[in-house]
Amino acid sequence: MTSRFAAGSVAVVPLRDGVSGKSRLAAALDPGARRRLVVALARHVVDVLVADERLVGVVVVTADVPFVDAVLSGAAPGLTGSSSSDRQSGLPVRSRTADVIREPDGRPGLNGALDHARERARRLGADRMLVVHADLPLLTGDDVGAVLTADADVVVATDRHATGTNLLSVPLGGHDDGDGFSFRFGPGSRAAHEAEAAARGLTSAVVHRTGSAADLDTIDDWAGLPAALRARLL
Ligand SMILES: Nc1nc2c(ncn2[C@@H]2O[C@H](COP(=O)(O)OP(=O)(O)OP(=O)(O)O)[C@@H](O)[C@H]2O)c(=O)[nH]1
Ligand SMILES: C[C@H](OP(=O)(O)O)C(=O)O
Repeated sequence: MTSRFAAGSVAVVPLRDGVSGKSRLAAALDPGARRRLVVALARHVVDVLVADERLVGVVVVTADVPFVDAVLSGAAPGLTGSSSSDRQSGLPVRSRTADVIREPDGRPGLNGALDHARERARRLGADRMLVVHADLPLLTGDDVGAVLTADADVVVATDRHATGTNLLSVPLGGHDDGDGFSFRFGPGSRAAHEAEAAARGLTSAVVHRTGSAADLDTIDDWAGLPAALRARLL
């Protein structure tokens, strides 16, 4: 088994862009509200990760770098609520400590964007990569810790249906490791990631926790959040 603590993990957050995410919520939220939601969710997830001293670094991989820069600086267009009130009160907004990189041209999709980010994670000196989706409103540092400390080479934190993958920790291997672990995000990704681990002779473990499982894809997911949290996210 690879050591999970020799050099440490770089967290990678894939964030598509500022306009096309959360399309499955279109019947409940207008485009402006969906954009504010994408911003608030991403800031929450990145805040949790940059506060986590166990991580070697945090990388956001996106098709829209200016949008993500604005998200992380608190200046995202159309953003209301906590960050604008931070600016009005003169309190410092969170400093940018995530490394924002652009995914390759040609719409490589989520798995292709993560392949690209893997190279940055290697250059940051990590020996593991922790993928964390940007739509986890209940994610805490303890959820991240549960994945980082699970006793397996490959660790999957599932969604609420136990079929998807919301966090994934994999060994990076060296440049002699070919393309490395194949990311299999998409329908049935939990089983696909377990199968990929087994095919490579790696052990795997699955983490089920409320904070890592509660992604926000559907209107039912949205309706299931506490009203006060929904109001904060918009
Ligand atoms: N960089 C990058 N991130 C992506 C891409 N597709 C999805 N993501 C991110 O991957 C995570 C999981 O995305 P999904 O829940 O599948 O999709 P979504 O964009 O949030 O929402 P839908 O529009 O409802 O599919 C989110 O953090 C997305 O922003 C992509 O093509 N490139
Ligand atoms: C990418 C996918 O996430 P979802 O689209 O279900 O949030 C998955 O679980 O692999």
